[in-house]
Amino acid sequence: MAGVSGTGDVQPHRSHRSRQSGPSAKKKSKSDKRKRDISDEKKHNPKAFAFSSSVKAKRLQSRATEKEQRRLHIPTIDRSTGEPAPYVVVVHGPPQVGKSLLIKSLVKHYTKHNLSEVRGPITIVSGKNRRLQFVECPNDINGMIDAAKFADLALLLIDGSYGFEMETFEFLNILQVHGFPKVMGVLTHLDKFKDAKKLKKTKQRLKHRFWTEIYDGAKLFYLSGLVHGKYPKREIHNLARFISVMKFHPLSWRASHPYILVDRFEDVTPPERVQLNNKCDRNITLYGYLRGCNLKKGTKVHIAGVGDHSLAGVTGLADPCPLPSAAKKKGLRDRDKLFYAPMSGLGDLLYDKDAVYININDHLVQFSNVDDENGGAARKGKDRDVGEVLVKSLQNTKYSIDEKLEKSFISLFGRKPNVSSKANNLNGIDEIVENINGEELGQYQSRGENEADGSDEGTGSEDSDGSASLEQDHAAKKDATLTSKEGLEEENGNASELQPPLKDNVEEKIEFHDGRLRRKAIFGDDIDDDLKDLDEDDEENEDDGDNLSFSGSYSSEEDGEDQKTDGDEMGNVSKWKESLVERTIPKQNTNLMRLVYGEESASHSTNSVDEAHHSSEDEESEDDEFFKPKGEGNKKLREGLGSGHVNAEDCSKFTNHANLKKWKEVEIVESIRDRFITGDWSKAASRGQVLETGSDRDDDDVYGEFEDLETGEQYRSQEAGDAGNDAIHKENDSSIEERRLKKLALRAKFDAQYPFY
Ligand SMILES: Nc1nc2c(ncn2[C@@H]2O[C@H](COP(=O)(O)OP(=O)(O)OP(=O)(O)O)[C@@H](O)[C@H]2O)c(=O)[nH]1
Repeated sequence: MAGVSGTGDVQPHRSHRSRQSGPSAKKKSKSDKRKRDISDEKKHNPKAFAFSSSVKAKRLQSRATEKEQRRLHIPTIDRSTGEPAPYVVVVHGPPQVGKSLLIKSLVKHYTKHNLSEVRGPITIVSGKNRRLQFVECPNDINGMIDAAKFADLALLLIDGSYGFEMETFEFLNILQVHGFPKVMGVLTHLDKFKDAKKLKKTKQRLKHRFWTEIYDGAKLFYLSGLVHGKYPKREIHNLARFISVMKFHPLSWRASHPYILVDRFEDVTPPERVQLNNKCDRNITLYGYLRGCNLKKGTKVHIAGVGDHSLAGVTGLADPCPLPSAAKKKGLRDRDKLFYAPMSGLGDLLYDKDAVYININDHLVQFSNVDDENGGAARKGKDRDVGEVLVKSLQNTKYSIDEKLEKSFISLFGRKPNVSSKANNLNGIDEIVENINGEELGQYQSRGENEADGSDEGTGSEDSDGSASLEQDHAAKKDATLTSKEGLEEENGNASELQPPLKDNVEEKIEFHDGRLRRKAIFGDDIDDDLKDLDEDDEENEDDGDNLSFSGSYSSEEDGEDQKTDGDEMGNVSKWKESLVERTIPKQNTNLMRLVYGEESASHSTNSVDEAHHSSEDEESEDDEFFKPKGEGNKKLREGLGSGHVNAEDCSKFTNHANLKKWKEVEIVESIRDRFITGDWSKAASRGQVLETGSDRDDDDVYGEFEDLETGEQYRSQEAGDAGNDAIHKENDSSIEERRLKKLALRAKFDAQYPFY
């Protein structure tokens, strides 16, 4: 039996440390010192500089390898001369995610200037030796493809409160095909989370997903919310610093091809030419920084969305936004120009499509709105000058005539409702519901009609009951949300057909959220489940009081799984493309011919199978008649320019593909074989005669009419034969004989010259 003693053990007190300094410190004698030296010598350990801890050793080893790798890394050749062109930062994200706001905040950070709107590329000086060009990526596939071509850095904005949307994955996929540039994620709308714990979890989940899609450790920034309608200064500062020090490696294809991101353009066609013919070919001057390598005069250039053109000339211009080191100040009043945004109205000059505007301070302008607010009250009651009234009315106009015209349209034929444009509209739900019910509505309907509930549809009567109010409206909208989803499927034929699951583990779900149609990316794989587990673990840990960092709880096993899923995703690129192509096709222009005459007739079909069929038919008919009416040729030309030649050198230029012979066909090859020195000349001659008459060999008996030069015999067609029998007999036999001998002599001469044939 073990007993437990009641008294505790008496612990010995630790002895005091002897003092090393001060008056009470023991003075070291010389002999002591000598003794210590000897003992040091004795202690000398040959392994003194070897590691004693495995962790330290590991760290040392990894550092050495890293250094070695850095040494081995081949330096990139920078062939650019002079100042490097600004790096292009493409800001991408689904609609309303905060792209413009981010650009505005970044511009404000770098230049201390407020940007009123984001239009076209915005160039800013971000450091002593660096300039950046911000571009907002358009919300359509074609725009994304263009943006992927010139982006040096892509900022992918993600609505944190909603999650990933398909736009992000589509853009990532497009980037992959264009030689992946640097990519950074930015989470916005995080202020919508009220629960801090939920916010933390969502951040983790999104970060994980982002890492899975790009690479482990890809940078993801969080913008926690809005302060005075802008992103917090601190966060923008961090993001800006990150961009400023980022290393950009030139992509090899881009480094060997010249390209320009146009930041402004001018139409320099002589006005009289435009007056004479409004649709004349225009001369355009494009301005932008040249990147890649040098551009030669006369080179063919491709303008995205326009086509291939030849360059009339290239001129070097003064840098509109020079680096601070390179800028030469002319006077004291000259300040550094830290930005250049000709299309956005930043700075003193604003360039439009066809005009240049000069910015004048408000106090210098007589009738500006600001002055009006101050002076308006003082001048109350007084009649205004006619000119002033005119100016005021112009100032009050919200939309220019161009904009009004752009928004209006004449509906000649039944049109498909444009879902995407309506989705941007808050009233979109109502409109879609009405379209589902098969009604054609005009564009300019009164809001009252839109607000009328289902029973009022068609009558156009206003909702007279004021108390029918919000609740009903809300209910109606809810219904609308449900029906609109079904309706969308109906409209698209079959939604699942049109939008196949892009990856095995990523699916697209269309839904209304925050008043607009969104394409949510849903992940079917177990990564999110892992994360859920992870979250749960995390929760437990938190409960235990352990504050494990995220990376700490991320095991290597999970790493492996992630990599596996990565691999799977890469293998599904073609599925991505299917969807992209489907969504790009509707962007093609409406075919007016089809609208007027209905479906295209079979003869004009662009279907490749049909095309093949028709081309074979054409060949047959070609045999029948040699000469074709002019229209026929055009028809062939149209076919020649069909979908089969999409990859031709230049789709925009006139190429008569129909006139090109199909040299691969055996018959055509055979027909010219005997015309060469190795062939049978006699055959060639006879065939040549046949070809000249434009008939086939089989038809010779019926229509053929030729003279065999070898034998001197003459063949005539039946009809011709009857008519000209006498003529043949009358022909001089001696002359025929003479010709034949001449020919034989020639042949003998040739044989003598080339005995080997
Ligand atoms: N609450 C909140 N609102 C935000 C945040 N970011 C942007 N917004 C708001 O979202 C709206 C859309 O912002 P924009 O910058 O115009 O978005 P966008 O992506 O440029 O929109 P489009 O150009 O139409 O695609 C603005 O009203 C912003 O104030 C955010 O983090 N939190």
